[in-house]
Amino acid sequence: MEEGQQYRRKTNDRRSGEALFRCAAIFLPYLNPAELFCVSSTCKTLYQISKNVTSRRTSDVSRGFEKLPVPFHNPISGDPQPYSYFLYTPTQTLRTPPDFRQPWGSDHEARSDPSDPFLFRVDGARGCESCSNGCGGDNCPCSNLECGPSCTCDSGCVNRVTQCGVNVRLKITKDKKKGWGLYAAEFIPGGRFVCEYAGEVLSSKEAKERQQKYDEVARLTPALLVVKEHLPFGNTCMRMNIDATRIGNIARFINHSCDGGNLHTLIVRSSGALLPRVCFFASTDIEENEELTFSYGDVRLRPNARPCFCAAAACAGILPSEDT
Ligand SMILES: C[S@@+](CC[C@H](N)C(=O)[O-])C[C@H]1O[C@@H](n2cnc3c(N)ncnc32)[C@H](O)[C@@H]1O
Repeated sequence: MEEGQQYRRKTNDRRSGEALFRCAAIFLPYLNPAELFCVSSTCKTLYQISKNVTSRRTSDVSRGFEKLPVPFHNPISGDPQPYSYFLYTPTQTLRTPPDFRQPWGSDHEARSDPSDPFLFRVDGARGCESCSNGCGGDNCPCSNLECGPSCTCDSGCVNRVTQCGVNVRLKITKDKKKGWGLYAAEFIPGGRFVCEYAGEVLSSKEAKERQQKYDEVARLTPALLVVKEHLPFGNTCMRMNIDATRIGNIARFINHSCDGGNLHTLIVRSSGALLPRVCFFASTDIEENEELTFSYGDVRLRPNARPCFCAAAACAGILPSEDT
């Protein structure tokens, strides 16, 4: 081969190599950890790009969906897992198709626009209009609710406490026995809104089927929450099934505590929104580095119950499981 041809071939090879690596930076963030590992073992450059993807994933579980980054921290020596993989939604979502993918770990992930927290609206509903003494007050039609999609006030309204995403510094830390957990990365005063429980909203039939599947696969860490509201005489009048196992937000990392923990759960309704949302508030002052926990419910004796390691004085020894 003459010298000129050789030179052209080398130049072409270099250009196609560069193009491949540019594409790799775009498609690697779509891969799950096992796929990323396979690709990274093929050559040094792909290894380097994968390493960058992993370090960006570790720096923010929320992928830029929340205003504040929520980093992973794994203090367990010898444990190679730097982060936990799932798809992120900051609010309630419908069932996602099994092949749905989302990029995580690219360098242009910052999202500034707050997500719309309302999945369905009530057609023709009327909320508040220009409340003279501010929204949420005695004369506001939303005094027992949060303002919502049928109100004229904007996202800065004081009566939309739970609709602007995570506003406190948090982190996800791994514990040898309980796995990943949500921790305060700053002092959180009692009463402060912490986060919504976001995930796929399911019918009770779907929730039951998924729970059965999760019970059968011991290595899974399911995050299916069932919240029921009761009438004064005991009957269930409302039930929300939210599954954050495959797609969810930071609340999917909140571990159980038999003493009720330091979070309380509130069902929040908004004017003009069809579905209520499940939200967590600090039930007491929470110190920096303290784990955030709540009670998953009443303990039922059942086969294959998972052990509880909450360390509360009144620990029942096994985790509650939802009787779906
Ligand atoms: C909603 S997830 C919480 C996050 C989970 N630790 C993880 O690593 O993804 C629920 C699962 O966490 C674990 N878990 C939660 N609270 C626990 C506790 N008090 N003791 C032991 N395991 C716990 C159980 O495996 C449970 O099925």
